[in-house]
Amino acid sequence: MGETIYASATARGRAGVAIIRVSGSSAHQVCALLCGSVPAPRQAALRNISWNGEILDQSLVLIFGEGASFTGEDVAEFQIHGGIAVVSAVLRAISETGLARLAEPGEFTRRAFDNGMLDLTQVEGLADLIDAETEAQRKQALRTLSGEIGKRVEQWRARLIRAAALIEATIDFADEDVPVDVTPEVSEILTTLLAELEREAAAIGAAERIREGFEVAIVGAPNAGKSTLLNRLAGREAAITSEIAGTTRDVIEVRMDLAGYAVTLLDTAGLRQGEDPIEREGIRRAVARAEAADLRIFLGPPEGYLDPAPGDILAQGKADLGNTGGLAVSGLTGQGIEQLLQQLAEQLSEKVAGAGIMVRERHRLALGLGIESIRQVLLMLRQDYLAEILAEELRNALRALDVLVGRIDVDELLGEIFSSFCIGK
Ligand SMILES: Nc1nc2c(c(=O)[nH]1)N(C=O)[C@@H](CNc1ccc(C(=O)N[C@@H](CCC(=O)O)C(=O)O)cc1)CN2
Ligand SMILES: Nc1nc2c(ncn2[C@@H]2O[C@H](COP(=O)(O)OP(=O)(O)OP(=O)(O)O)[C@@H](O)[C@H]2O)c(=O)[nH]1
Repeated sequence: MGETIYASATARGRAGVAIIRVSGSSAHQVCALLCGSVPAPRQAALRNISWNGEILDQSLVLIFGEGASFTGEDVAEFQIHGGIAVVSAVLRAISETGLARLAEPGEFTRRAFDNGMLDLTQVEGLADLIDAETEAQRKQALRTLSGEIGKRVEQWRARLIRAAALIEATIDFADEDVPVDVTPEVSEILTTLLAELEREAAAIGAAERIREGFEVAIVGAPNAGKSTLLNRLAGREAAITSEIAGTTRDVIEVRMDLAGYAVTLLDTAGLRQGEDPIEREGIRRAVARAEAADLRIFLGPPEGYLDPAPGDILAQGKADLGNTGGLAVSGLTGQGIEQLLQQLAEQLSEKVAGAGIMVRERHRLALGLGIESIRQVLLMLRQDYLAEILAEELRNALRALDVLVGRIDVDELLGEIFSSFCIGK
């Protein structure tokens, strides 16, 4: 255990309860100095926190022992009243013990990683869980945090090691008279493994959409009621609406929770052959953003600017005025909005149906390197390459998996991941 660190684990500001965490070899001693004694591990105990002869607060105290805490170190937690002055006083007292220093952002989690309590993908899952704003994000992050990726990688690793061992054996016994041909078995192992890695890599896209959110663009002619619909869906006046055709020029974005999915709804300029150069630029942007979006809601006929893709929703606006072709909606009265939301939710869940356990670009890159190496090995196997060269390439595949779970080459990554954490995490 290195230096002992402390920080408030709860956000700054007035609250019912705040939690202050202390982790490291002096954590229990800090507790003894502040509370007079150290409660039994994992049993909440009510204690007065005193410093310089003065009671600072009444606190629930929780003690964890080395190897059996979030960080893997000795931990003391003080669950105190969440007043700003209370938190400041207790933090100051801990600092004045001279036994601990304030933690840096993500430092508790960094220690959990360094002590083998979490692998790198679990650390990412933890970051995702703290950032989760929707149900789908929460569920996915919790799965990542549970260590699912690490378990899968462990299985893959074992098979790569088996293949490598077979190949290494031919190097060691190269002088023997009856060489055993390991090619069929190695080839079998790697072909199956390759297919699994490729399937996993292909399933990252959908998981990424859950993590980062979908873009859904509302498109249609000027005055079709796009901005009014956006405001209705968002539940607030995010976009300016008016009877003047061509009101929306820039793309307006509203982030919302749609059936548990994170969605950025885009309001775009009405599509028409305009004279005004600013409006024309708006239309160019509208088409580009709508094409790049994950899904489009067409309000009225597409009119040739943009072709609906499979799954896109074709609706008619201003349903209250008797516009009833297809899915009739009215942003003004709310008519048809339930059905529209229903269709949107169905489309989005269809898009995430194949989501895998890997969830981000870093996973895709690491997996890609592993896939590339295994493909190379399979090619070389067919061309009777030297066993030494095969073994070297297999090590590259292993290394890619090790990078994925953070077993090696992680310093830069760690810096990047942990700096995004808040203090106290
Ligand atoms: N008060 C408090 N609540 C919290 C946390 C915390 O640190 N403190 N957490 C912090 O993120 C989360 C809970 N996560 C935790 C993860 C592991 C261990 C832990 O002690 N692990 C040991 C023992 C496991 C066991 O007994 O089952 C281990 O993994 O060896 C504790 C909390 C959410 N709630
Ligand atoms: N009756 C009725 N009027 C609507 C409805 N939706 C919008 N309007 C009106 O139609 C006009 C245009 O609405 P907007 O929402 O600004 O239309 P838009 O498609 O965003 O228009 P542009 O920004 O020009 O592309 C406004 O006067 C709205 O009040 C609706 O569902 N029913």
